Amino acid sequence: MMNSQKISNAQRVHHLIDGSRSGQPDGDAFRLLELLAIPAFVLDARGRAVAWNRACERLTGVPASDVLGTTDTWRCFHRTPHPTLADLVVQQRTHEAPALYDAHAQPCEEPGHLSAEGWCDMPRGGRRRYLAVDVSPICNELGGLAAVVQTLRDMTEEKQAQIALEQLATRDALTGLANRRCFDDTLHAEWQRALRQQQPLSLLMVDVDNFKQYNDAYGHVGGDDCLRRVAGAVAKEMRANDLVARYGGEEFAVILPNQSLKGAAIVAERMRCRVEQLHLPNLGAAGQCVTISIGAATALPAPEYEPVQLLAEADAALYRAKHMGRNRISLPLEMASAH
Ligand SMILES: Nc1nc2c(ncn2[C@@H]2O[C@H](COP(=O)(O)OP(=O)(O)OP(=O)(O)O)[C@@H](O)[C@H]2O)c(=O)[nH]1
Repeated sequence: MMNSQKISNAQRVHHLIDGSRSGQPDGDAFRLLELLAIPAFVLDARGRAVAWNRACERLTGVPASDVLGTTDTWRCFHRTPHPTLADLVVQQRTHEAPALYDAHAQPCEEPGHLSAEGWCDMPRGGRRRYLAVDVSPICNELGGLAAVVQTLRDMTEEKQAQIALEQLATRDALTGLANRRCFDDTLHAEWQRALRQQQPLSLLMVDVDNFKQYNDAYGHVGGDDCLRRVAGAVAKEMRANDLVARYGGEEFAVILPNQSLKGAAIVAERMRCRVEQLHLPNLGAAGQCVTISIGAATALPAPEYEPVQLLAEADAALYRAKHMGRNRISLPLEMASAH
């Protein structure tokens, strides 16, 4: 949720304009805007840009002379049509803000005062920026809309830091895959979704074979490198909605939403082949190459069934794959074992 200020920058500019003149969207008041370090622009009641300060020129790379008098200020921020927050106020479409911006808030109870955040392409600025914007309407003596002030704050660095922190919280440092916490959260969320949509949910538990011997032969650093390479091979079989996570140690877990057991078995077999084809020698294990064993399970979630049961089934299948000689996939008992 975004930070909702008590008084937004746009309201401060609004008060500045109101205080210097009579609230009319023209005249000396707008010259004050030029002095502001905060990027700001003003649209009149017809959506035409009537002010565009220097800070806004610096932020967007667009000179005021290119914008003033036009009704498409959005072009300074986006490549494809996307109304500015000020446009939404002028066009009485503020209800569309939630769909158009990543975060939005009503900073005060006065109608038309809005804040929002989102990524902007900045076609002439050179690089994408994450902007926080505030709008504040200026009314004429009759209470009608005279103009809308929009101020902008470049929050790109803060946003990037936040994304990096989120990555740290959800990624496994060694392999770059999702970590256990992310796996647990995703399994829960996908389980609820599958329950609502009555779709199957499949799970693969993947374990590197004879990894203790690998570590013994190549040392822990060599073992880490091996884990990274296996993780990369496993992740290559991922589709957009799948999640591959490091479950712990030399074990990985794969969530396959809306995937039947047959489909899961195909994905598992492809993963097994990919790792085998890395041809990473495991001198510790009688000269064999590094391989993986995989246990698969699928559920059609029901209220009386828990995700932990799906995990237990996939785990039991993995145990059987190990027991049957490793480098193979195993399905729940009622299905035939593959490979
Ligand atoms: N290098 C490295 N080794 C790890 C890491 N996490 C766990 N291991 C090692 O993985 C090995 C797992 O050994 P076991 O559980 O006996 O399994 P295994 O030797 O692979 O035998 P099977 O699973 O039965 O094929 C242990 O030696 C752990 O020390 C890690 O992050 N890096």
